[in-house]
Amino acid sequence: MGTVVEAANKDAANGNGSILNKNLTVVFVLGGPGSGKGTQCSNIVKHFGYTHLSAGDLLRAEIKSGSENGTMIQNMIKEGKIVPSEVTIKLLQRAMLENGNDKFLIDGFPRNEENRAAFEKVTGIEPTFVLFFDCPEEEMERRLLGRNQGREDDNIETIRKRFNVFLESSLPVINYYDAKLKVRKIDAARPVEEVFESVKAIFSPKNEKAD
Ligand SMILES: Nc1ncnc2c1ncn2[C@@H]1O[C@H](COP(=O)(O)OP(=O)(O)OP(=O)(O)O)[C@@H](O)[C@H]1O
Ligand SMILES: Nc1ccn([C@H]2C[C@H](O)[C@@H](COP(=O)(O)O)O2)c(=O)n1
Ligand SMILES: [Mg+2]
Repeated sequence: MGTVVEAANKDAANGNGSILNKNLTVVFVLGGPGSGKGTQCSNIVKHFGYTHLSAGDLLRAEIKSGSENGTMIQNMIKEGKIVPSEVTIKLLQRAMLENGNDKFLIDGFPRNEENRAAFEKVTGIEPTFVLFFDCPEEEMERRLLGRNQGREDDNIETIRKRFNVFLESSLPVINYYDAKLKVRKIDAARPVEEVFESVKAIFSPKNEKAD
């Protein structure tokens, strides 16, 4: 594997395009495992016309596609570890290019400092803001154990590893953006509808679609 930048340049040279120089609005959606990122992103899409890209969903789709990286990704997800940025950024870039929208919710990314720095270097994109769903571990654990979507990482052993990775690697990224006044923190321990009321207040009401 080369560097992330080499991979992006190779893609562009192969005619796979680049998201460099496109005028995109990007909101990073962060929070611990089970904090409700995916649930709230679905609501935001319906009301505000964003495209939702979940890094975890893209990685799971890559496993299913039979890609050469599939086994490596599967093993890392089972261990709650973060997949190398080169792989995840390539998937995100491809999805953004294929989609054609100019407003993206990027859910579960950047998950560590390597993700953050590499994405900025490859795409030149700084998020407009960062939505942070703040939720206590006991509540997140309860939600994950009750999710029932057949995810291989929704077992107590992997959940504990994911919590540790969140504290050690993902929180520093949130702190990085907080220092730049980009973090919009939401109390995610409340019922879905109440959380969404707070989310709505953050996204400009004038952009809301009529029902
Ligand atoms: N505010 C809420 N109150 C109660 N349950 C919730 C709430 N938000 C989401 N859930 C439920 O909790 C589970 C996890 O939610 P979701 O998949 O949105 O979390 P996530 O942050 O995307 O998790 P992951 O990082 O593992 O992908 C789901 O079963 C969802 O229905
Ligand atoms: N930037 C990312 C995002 C996700 N992953 C891997 C590791 C996570 O535990 C798993 C599931 O993600 P989720 O659906 O909970 O957001 O996917 C990663 O390596 N890098
Ligand atoms: Mg999710």
